[in-house]
Amino acid sequence: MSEQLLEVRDLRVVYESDEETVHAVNGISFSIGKQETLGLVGETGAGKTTTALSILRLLPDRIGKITSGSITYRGEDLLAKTPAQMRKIRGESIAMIFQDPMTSLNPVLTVGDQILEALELHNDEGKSKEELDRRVEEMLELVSIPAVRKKDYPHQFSGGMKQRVVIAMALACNPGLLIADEPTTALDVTIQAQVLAMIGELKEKLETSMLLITHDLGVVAQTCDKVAIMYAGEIIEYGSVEDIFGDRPHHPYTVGLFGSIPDLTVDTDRLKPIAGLMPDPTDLPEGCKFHPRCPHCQEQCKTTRPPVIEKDGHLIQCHLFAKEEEAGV
Ligand SMILES: Nc1ncnc2c1ncn2[C@@H]1O[C@H](COP(=O)(O)OP(=O)(O)OP(=O)(O)O)[C@@H](O)[C@H]1O
Ligand code: NI
Repeated sequence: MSEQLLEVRDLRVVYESDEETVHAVNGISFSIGKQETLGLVGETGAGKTTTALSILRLLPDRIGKITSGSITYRGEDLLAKTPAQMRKIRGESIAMIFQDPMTSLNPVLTVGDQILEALELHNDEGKSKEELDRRVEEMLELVSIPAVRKKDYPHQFSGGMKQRVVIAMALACNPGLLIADEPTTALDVTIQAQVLAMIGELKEKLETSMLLITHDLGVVAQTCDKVAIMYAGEIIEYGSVEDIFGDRPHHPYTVGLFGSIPDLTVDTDRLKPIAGLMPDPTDLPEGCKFHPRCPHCQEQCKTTRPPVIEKDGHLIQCHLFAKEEEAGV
């Protein structure tokens, strides 16, 4: 078995208030290998961000709860860590880039001081101020920002440059895993490609693994090794980019998502809308959660959660495929 960096097993997460319980993540399992990029795709509300926040233990206090499952990073149980241990892990081992760069940037500090702060917080080797300063300049140059601009404030940068500063901050401590949640959605279309290309290059250079959350199938095809398709808090299909974009059979939801199955050589569109709505996460349907929208829905789909069927590492959670397997297709 290849060594996995991150392993998530049967994770379940709810948001609980006095009025209602939102079932945001409903038993998902996946792993990310060293230097691998996993794309997490799905419509709004599928539970992608909740998954990311669970790994970092950043779910909202009191409301967000992990109700079962396990998350291990380099073999260590993240759910057993104290808040102080988690802060260390977030600074040194697992970094996150959010959609809006201003979530991560402090408007009253120069960008140089912010990168320096990230470095100082985890300066276990006791590097000198000069060494840290050099590292700040190095990080800025790594994201193609001239080192002299370390004295500038976030508002003096364009959106794309701000996100590059955030990338520099996230990578400053050389994390093993980078979680990027829609890292380019807030940017101009022309800048999006540049920023993504930069993330891809840096991740190769620094040998970082990545969990990339996106709505954009074109981005997935270009950036990811593996893809997990999420629907109503479940991973309904998982495989290599070739599995997902190739002309193998797919989950009916994936088929809907792609409109028609595109191939890797053709420019892919953003997700196509599927008829019907995502189910209410406070009152999820029995059986397959996609059944109310599925063109192939049968009786058992309404009552029984489908098994996960695997073919050469390509996983599909659907009764259609279970039937095929029984019939020996
Ligand atoms: N703080 C919260 N309190 C209650 N419900 C929440 C909270 N945060 C998210 N949810 C709900 O949990 C479900 C999953 O949300 P999540 O943000 O994980 O989805 P997502 O796949 O990241 O969507 P998007 O593509 O819009 O970012 C949704 O139904 C959402 O409304
Ligand atoms: Ni999200």
